[in-house]
Formats: sequence, structure tokens, C-alpha cells
Amino acid sequence: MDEIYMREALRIAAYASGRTTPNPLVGAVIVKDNRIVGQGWHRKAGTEHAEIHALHQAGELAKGADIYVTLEPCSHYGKTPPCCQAIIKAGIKRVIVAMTDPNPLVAGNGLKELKAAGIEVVEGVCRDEAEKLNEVFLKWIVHKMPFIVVKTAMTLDGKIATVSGDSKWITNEKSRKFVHQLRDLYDGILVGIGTVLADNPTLTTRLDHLGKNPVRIIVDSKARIPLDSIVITNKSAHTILAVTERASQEKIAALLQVGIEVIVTKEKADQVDLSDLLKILAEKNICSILVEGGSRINYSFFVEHLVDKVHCFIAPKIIGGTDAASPIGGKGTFYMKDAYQLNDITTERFDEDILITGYVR
Ligand SMILES: Nc1c(/N=C/[C@H](O)[C@H](O)[C@H](O)COP(=O)(O)O)[nH]c(=O)[nH]c1=O
Ligand SMILES: Nc1c(N[C@@H]2O[C@H](COP(=O)(O)O)[C@@H](O)[C@H]2O)[nH]c(=O)[nH]c1=O
Ligand SMILES: [Zn+2]
Repeated sequence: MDEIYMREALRIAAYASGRTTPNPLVGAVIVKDNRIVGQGWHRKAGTEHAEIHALHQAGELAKGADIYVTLEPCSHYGKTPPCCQAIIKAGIKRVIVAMTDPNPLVAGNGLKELKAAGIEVVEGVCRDEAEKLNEVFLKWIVHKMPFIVVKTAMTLDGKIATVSGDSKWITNEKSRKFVHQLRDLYDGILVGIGTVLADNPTLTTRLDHLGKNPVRIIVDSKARIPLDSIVITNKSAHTILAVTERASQEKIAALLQVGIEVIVTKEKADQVDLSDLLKILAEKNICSILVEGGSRINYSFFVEHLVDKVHCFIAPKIIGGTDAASPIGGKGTFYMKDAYQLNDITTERFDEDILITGYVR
């Protein structure tokens, strides 16, 4: 029975997907005499935690009840009071958690406090599902780096555009809708200046229901970006330009003038040092970034070992062209043994398009 209630807590935790950053997704379910008497999920950073919502709903019925939480209840005073105290005060008898909280502020202290109060603690129910649900939070809180997802879309013969640069469209409506759901989910969307110059993209989230726009991050070491680019003139999302010392001061001043945030990073081989950029972005609570290319920037993320997850669309179209661009460009690995290996592979169909998803561990 513990798994059933924990799965319900995981299910409702996901209601706030993409909305709790930099906090994790957390769900809580309170059970008494085999009935759910209270449940709740964390909505937004700085607002009440999942356990508090569930305790409010259970009221008196929390006394002597079990609480299932997808993450170890917090024991520190962050933006909200500690859940452990509320759980103890409410007279909960047994706490079942899916995983401990890797946040150094919590990290096992919550469970210790609950045990010290004489509460029975069970840990590790549906741990794998809980860790997957919070793959973004786990990366950011432990490594202080954003969770990086590379999304590419290519024809069957492995190209992202024709020899003339035309790329509209490779994938179908359904596939492109999934990409907008990814934009709605993640905190940032990153492209290289090559993509801006080639496609003049908007990089906002266009879905039927209200979505949120990710922060647009353009890697452009010499600030070559034209001031009339859509990512500069379109104000429905914030835009960050990552440059190096090589960028001209006047261009930077002109960009600041039109509301663009400019980050000057360390330089690596004459280009933006991506690790340095990601460290700075993580400090700004940008906990996840969708990298949408182009081929050079994608390769840089792999060669710097910065990629966590890959979504690769393959459309059943063939365009040929020896010089047509492929999804991953750059210098390339010299030997097959040096290939970046994906694992935990899953595939999905979007009508005739195929999506392959994998992790770079
Ligand atoms: N050309 C294709 C893609 N092209 C992806 C490029 O990053 C392109 O610049 C952006 O998708 C443009 O964004 P926006 O629509 O202006 O917001 N990506 C896809 O998934 N399928 C394709 O067919
Ligand atoms: N969202 C969440 C938790 N989040 C934990 O608390 C930290 C944020 O605290 P605060 O700034 O007060 O919101 C966050 O980094 C994570 O460790 N804990 C929980 O018991 N239940 C919840 O629903
Ligand atoms: Zn809490």
C-alpha cells in the first residue's frame, strides 16, 4: 500500500512542473484508516510546502495518521517555516519519504528530527521515480549548475537544414508542439549566434494554454547580434547575451540600452567559456536550460561534458547535401571510442516523426 500512496504524492507533485524553480517538485498525501484525508503539492518557491497544504486539509484527522512525502520534509527556516515541526505538532504517527533532500540545509536533518520526536520514519519508497521527477533540482542543488537538455531535430539523413539553409519545417506540428512544452518546462533556452543569424528565432513558448517563456540566452562571444533581431526587439521574454572581453564596449552599451542583460564570461579558445556561463546562470537560479542549437554550440556542450539529457527528433524526410548542416558540428571526436554515449534510451512517436530521448551519464 505504501507504493500506491507514494505514487499519488508523485502524481500531484508534478502538477507544478516547471513552476517551482529553484525549489523541487514535492507532493504529500495524508492517510488515516486507509483513507486519504489530506493532500497537497508545492506550487511555487516562497509559498507553502506540500506538507503544509496536506496538513491544512487533514485538520484534526492528521492525528495518528501517516504522511507520504516525495521528498524529506524540511527542517530549516527558508522562505517558509520548517515542515518537520508542523508534522510533529499535528500528531502524525508515521512519515514515509521517497528520498532524502540533498539540499545541504536539510540532508537528513529532517528525518533525524522526526525520529527524535518518536515518529516512525520509512525512507526510499519509489525513490527512483522521485529522483527522476526532480532531476533538475538534484543537479542544481548538488552541483550548483543548471540541468542541460540538448534538443535537436534532423531529417532521416541527419541534417538540420538544406544546403540553402532552409529548415522550415523538418518536424511536424505535433513534434514542434512538444518542443514548446519543453520551453514551458525549463527555465532557460539557449542558442548560438549562428542560429540567431540564420533563423532570427523568437524562442518563446507558443502553446494553446498559458505557458511561461524561458529566459533566452544567446552565446555570442563578440556581440555580433544585430540590434533588430527578434530576441532583442520582442519583449515577451527576458534575453541574456553571453559575451567575452572581445565584445566592443559600445555594442554592449547599446544592448544594455534596449534592456538586454549582458554577461561577460571567461574566455576559452576565443569563445564564451560555457562552464563559467552555466555557473553564473545557476547563481541566478536558472536551474535548467534547453539548448536548441545550432550544431557548433551543441558540440561545445558535449565536449565540455555539460549535457545531462538529449531529445533528438528524426523526421522521415531526406534532403541530401554534403554541405548541409548536421545537428552536432564542431571539431568532432576523432575515434568512435570517444563518442558521447547516451543511455536510459526511450523512443516516442509523433505521427511519422520519431523522438529518441537519452541521458549522458
Ligand atoms: N527547423 C526546426 C527546428 N529548428 C530549431 C531552431 O532552433 C529554430 O531557430 C527555432 O526552432 C525557431 O524558434 P521559433 O519558432 O522562432 O521560436 N526545430 C524543430 O524542432 N523542428 C524543426 O523543423
Ligand atoms: N518544496 C519543498 C521543500 N523544498 C526544500 O526546501 C528548500 C526551499 O525552502 P523555502 O525557501 O522555505 O521554500 C528547497 O531548496 C528544498 O530543499 N521541502 C519540503 O519539505 N516540502 C516542499 O514542498
Ligand atoms: Zn518544507
